[in-house]
Formats: sequence, structure tokens, C-alpha cells
Amino acid sequence: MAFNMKQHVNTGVSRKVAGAGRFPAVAVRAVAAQAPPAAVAETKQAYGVFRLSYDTQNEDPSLTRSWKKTIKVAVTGASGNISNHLLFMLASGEVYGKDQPIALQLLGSERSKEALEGVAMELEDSLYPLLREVSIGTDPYEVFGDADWALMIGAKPRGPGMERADLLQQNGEIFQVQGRALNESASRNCKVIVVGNPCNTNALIAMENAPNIPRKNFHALTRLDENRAKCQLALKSGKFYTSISRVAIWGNHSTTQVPDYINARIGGIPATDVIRDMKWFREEFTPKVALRGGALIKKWGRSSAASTAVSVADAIRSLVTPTPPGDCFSTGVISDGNQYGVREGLIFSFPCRSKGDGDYEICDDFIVDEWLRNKIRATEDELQKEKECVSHLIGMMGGSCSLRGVEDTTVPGEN
Ligand SMILES: NC(=O)c1ccc[n+]([C@@H]2O[C@H](COP(=O)([O-])OP(=O)(O)OC[C@H]3O[C@@H](n4cnc5c(N)ncnc54)[C@H](O)[C@@H]3O)[C@@H](O)[C@H]2O)c1
Repeated sequence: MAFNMKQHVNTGVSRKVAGAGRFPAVAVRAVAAQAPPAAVAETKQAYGVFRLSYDTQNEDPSLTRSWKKTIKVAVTGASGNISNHLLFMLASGEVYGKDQPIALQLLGSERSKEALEGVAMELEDSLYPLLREVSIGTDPYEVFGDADWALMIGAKPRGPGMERADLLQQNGEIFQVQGRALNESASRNCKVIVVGNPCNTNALIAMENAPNIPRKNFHALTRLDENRAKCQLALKSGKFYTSISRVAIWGNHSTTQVPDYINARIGGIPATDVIRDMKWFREEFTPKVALRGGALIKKWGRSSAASTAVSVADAIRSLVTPTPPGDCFSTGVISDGNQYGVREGLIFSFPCRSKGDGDYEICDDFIVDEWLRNKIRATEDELQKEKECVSHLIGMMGGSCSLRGVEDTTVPGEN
């Protein structure tokens, strides 16, 4: 193979860049031609950091002639369980396309530095031709540099006795820092998908702290919920997954989420005409979807990392490939200007469609009956309360947190 793999030239320095809330970098991708930065903070050896330079003189042009320009994908929580599946899917080309070279920019925490180096080494050993560069670090300002996509998976797990309100606070602070870092460092059109929980409100915090990036570009992952809903409809109807369409998840990625069976289709006809069992729809369908992660962890003792990674891949593909006519995909996006009466300023999951250009629009043709409207109100109220709990992280005046001592609505099996 005509690849010229250069062990990445690393100056062995970490840079301190002006700005608050920084972590020292463990390994920083450095461009050899650049002059060393003025403020050299510390010297560290980098492992697992590399850049593949395609040897255009000696290779077969039929392989790379059609390749697009390399995109930069930043991933946080990169040594965690979900990333352990996702990174290899990204590097293989099955997400962004077989003609799309990528650079992975991986963010870890101080505690996961060594593990992150191990992840980078595994990526190196996997010899993916489309993976042109891997860089690792603990400074979000460095790692998000010029990122076209930011997949924000990293978050701290809930400690013993912690309530959802505590988790909002703890992880909210992480997303405030990382939002500011995106604002300063990422591409101005960076697409952001937040996975770390509570993902809707974390996405809101990141968005509010990144005013230089369009609000529309921030997503919270509800695709796992959509996939679980499709699975239940397929199992109940005995039809294959590919025949299930127009399955929307409304609202929060929590147990107040609303998997929508009213608009769902099986083989192009309403799901309620195929599965003639309204009791099942009303009483069993939603809990089966919302509690699926808990059922899995009981069986296997592990959280749903692999299927979550698949759903992140699906969420990306839905934005970079056109949505089939009449279909939709679910994603948590800013509710500003929505057609369903959901209050503005929330990251709320809606049925969306895309032309495949990375952008999307909220579908405007979904039927909302009284049952659905009431459910939407409940999940909307919860998101508004979550927003008030983190008001101090988004520059909002006067919010107070009313989510203490209430029922825990975190999706079971997740932190
Ligand atoms: N939205 C969804 O559908 C969905 C589904 C499953 C899990 N999740 C959430 O995704 C998150 C990650 O899950 P996981 O199973 O990979 O967890 P994990 O504990 O295996 O990995 C999390 C990683 O994040 C890192 N981390 C912690 N703080 C960080 C920070 N400030 N910056 C960068 N990295 C940091 C940790 O070191 C760890 O490696 C959790 O919050 C989980 O609840 C969301």
C-alpha cells in the first residue's frame, strides 16, 4: 500500500491559551512548521498521536481521487464505553461515507489520560485508510480546534445518592466550559451532538455558551429512543425494521419522553391500523421504549453502549444523507419557531428531516391529538424545570430548581 505513515511530529509541548476553565493538555497535535508558542507550560511525551500523509506520488490515484476534503471530528469522553464502539465506526467510513477522510480529535479527562492513549493506539493498529489523523488531549480549547463536528459524549456518572438535579449541576458545569471552548475554537458551522446526560439540558448549556455557532447546530441524542421504538413496533407487528417509518420521539431524553405511535407507519400505513391494540400502545409501548436500558442492564450487567454508538452513527447519517420522502428522524434541537406550540428556548426532540447537507428542518405535518399534546406538555414542563435548575450556567436570571425530591426520570441504565 502506498501510504506514507509519519509518526506525528510532536514538539512535546503543551500550550496554555488565554481563557478561563482550562485543563492542561496531555498531548497536543502540533504542526511542525509552526513556531513554538511563546508560553511553554510543560513538556510531555505524546503517545498514540499520529498523522497519515497520503503519498500522492506513489499511490494508486483511483483510490483517493474521489475523496473529499478531510473533516475534523472532535469526540469527548473518548475513552468511555460508547466511544469505544463509535470511534471505530467513524474511522471505518461507514458513518460519513467511504469517500470521506477524517481527523479524530479526542478529549478525555485528567483521569482517563492513559486510557485515551490506549484508544489512539488501537485506532493506529486498525489501519483505517480514511483515518488521516488522531490527536488526543484534555484541553477542550485545543481538542475542539476547527472541529466540523463535536460529539459530546463525556460526562461524569452520578455518585451514590445523587439526584437528577445534582447531575444537572455537575455535568452542566462541564458543558458550560466545553460550550465556551466550542465557541472559541471550533469551526463556525460546527455540528454538535450531545450524548452525555442529561443530554437535552447539557446541549442547551453548550449552545447558550457558544453564541458564535448557530443555535440550530446543537443536537441532543434521542435517536436511541427512536431506534428502540422502531424495534418494539417491529417486534409487535412481526414486520421488519425497514418497513417502520415516521417514528418520532418528542421532548426529553428521560422517562417523560414521548414515543409517537400516532404518526408512525408500518409498511406505509398507520401503525395503529397494523397493530390493532390501543391498550398496548397506551400502556406498554412507551415504558418498553423508555425503560429498555434498565431491562438490558438487568440481563447483562452492562449499559447500552453499543446500541447508543449505533444511534449516534444513525444521527450523523441522518444529517449527511437526504431523508427519504415522507419519513423523519428524531433529534433534540432548539425549539425556537417550532410549529407545535412548544415553548421556545428548549432543546426538545422533534421529528425532523434533512436534505443531507448537515442541516435539518422540523417536520410540520405531524398530527398531534389530545393524548399526544398532554404528553408533550409534561415533557416540555420537565425541560423547562431543568432549564431553571441551570439558569446560572446559561446567563438566565432568577431561575430556581424545583427538581429536588421529585421522581427520578433518568432513563434507567444510564447515569
Ligand atoms: N443520550 C443517550 O441516548 C445516551 C445513551 C446512553 C448513555 N448516555 C450518556 O452518555 C454518557 C457517556 O456514557 P458512557 O457509557 O460512554 O460512559 P463512560 O463512563 O464509559 O465514559 C464517560 C467518559 O467521559 C469521560 N469524562 C468525564 N468527564 C469528562 C470531561 N469533563 N471531559 C471529557 N471527558 C470526560 C470519563 O473519563 C469517561 O471516560 C453518560 O452521561 C451516559 O449517561 C446517553
